[in-house]
Amino acid sequence: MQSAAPEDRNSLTSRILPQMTLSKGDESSLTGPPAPDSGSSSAPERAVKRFEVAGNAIVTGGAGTLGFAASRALLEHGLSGLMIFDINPTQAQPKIDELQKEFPACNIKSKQVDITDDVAVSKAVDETASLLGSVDHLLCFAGVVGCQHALDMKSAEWRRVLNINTTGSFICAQAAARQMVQQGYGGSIIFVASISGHRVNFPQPQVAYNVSKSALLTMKDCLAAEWARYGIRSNSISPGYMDTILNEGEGLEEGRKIWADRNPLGRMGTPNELTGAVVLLSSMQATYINGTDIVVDGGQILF
Ligand SMILES: NC(=O)c1ccc[n+]([C@@H]2O[C@H](COP(=O)([O-])OP(=O)(O)OC[C@H]3O[C@@H](n4cnc5c(N)ncnc54)[C@H](O)[C@@H]3O)[C@@H](O)[C@H]2O)c1
Ligand SMILES: OC[C@@H](O)C(O)[C@H](O)CO
Repeated sequence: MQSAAPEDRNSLTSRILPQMTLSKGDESSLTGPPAPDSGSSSAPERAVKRFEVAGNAIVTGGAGTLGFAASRALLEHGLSGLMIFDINPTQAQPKIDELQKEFPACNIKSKQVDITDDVAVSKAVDETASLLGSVDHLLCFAGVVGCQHALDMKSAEWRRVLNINTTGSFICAQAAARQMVQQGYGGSIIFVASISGHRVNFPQPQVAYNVSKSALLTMKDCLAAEWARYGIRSNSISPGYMDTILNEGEGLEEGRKIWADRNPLGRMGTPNELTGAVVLLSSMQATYINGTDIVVDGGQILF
């Protein structure tokens, strides 16, 4: 059987999504936020510029370790405006204030938002668009971990983890994508999955967490296929064991040693070692990267 021509696929999608259909020809303008002006710069300067990050970003969980490191990296690479959504932004307010001093030309804001509350998220995305001028990037770092044996786990714990990690990320992606569709030139969404979405953790039992993260990998695929026609790219990053507070809890001391021993590089990762993937996926170098997961784990899942 012959596969459908691209035009046929587009018209099929148009019938399925009638209210969000773009007229023919509009697709050419869906290139994401405006590219940095390369002007008359030299070839090496132009190469660096291609890794610049244009526009404004929402980073959920940006008060946490990895989300904050990612926010700083985006600012270092030219981001104009940053909005952090976190259920507890005050924990990082002094660091956020420092960022504003370091990047005075950027508009840096934070908001207390529970990503599982769809009404609050939608309102916060609208407010962000008004404050910053647009929403061009969404990075979904907000998440929680839970280590419980499956036989003992209460259904409330299962729901808590999936509600925040999976449903919360979808709620944010949907609200940001609606804004991006309205803006008309696309954008970038990055889900923060985990190697736990690819492989079962050892030694800690984490069924709810692992399921929540593997669901994000499938969500990223579905949205990459569904929203590409609006110029919205959906990708994910799967960190391995990074040295953050998330991995310092009770009972994880033994784990930390085992994880390092089982890693080809012999250690956990640092928060800044995740930022290369964040910058790449958010930059103009990634305009054809859609539906991809980048594993940043020092090779942990090879063994
Ligand atoms: N640290 C690691 O080794 C590792 C590995 C793989 C994946 N990850 C993922 O990376 C992300 C960030 O991890 P981290 O180590 O920086 O953890 P972290 O605990 O430092 O940061 C998580 C942030 O999410 C926020 N948050 C939690 N629930 C929220 C909610 N309902 N609404 C809004 N914000 C909420 C927290 O307040 C916190 O600031 C998580 O999704 C985590 O699962 C981490
Ligand atoms: O797989 C690594 C992470 O997802 C996570 O940090 C860990 O499993 C938490 O214990």
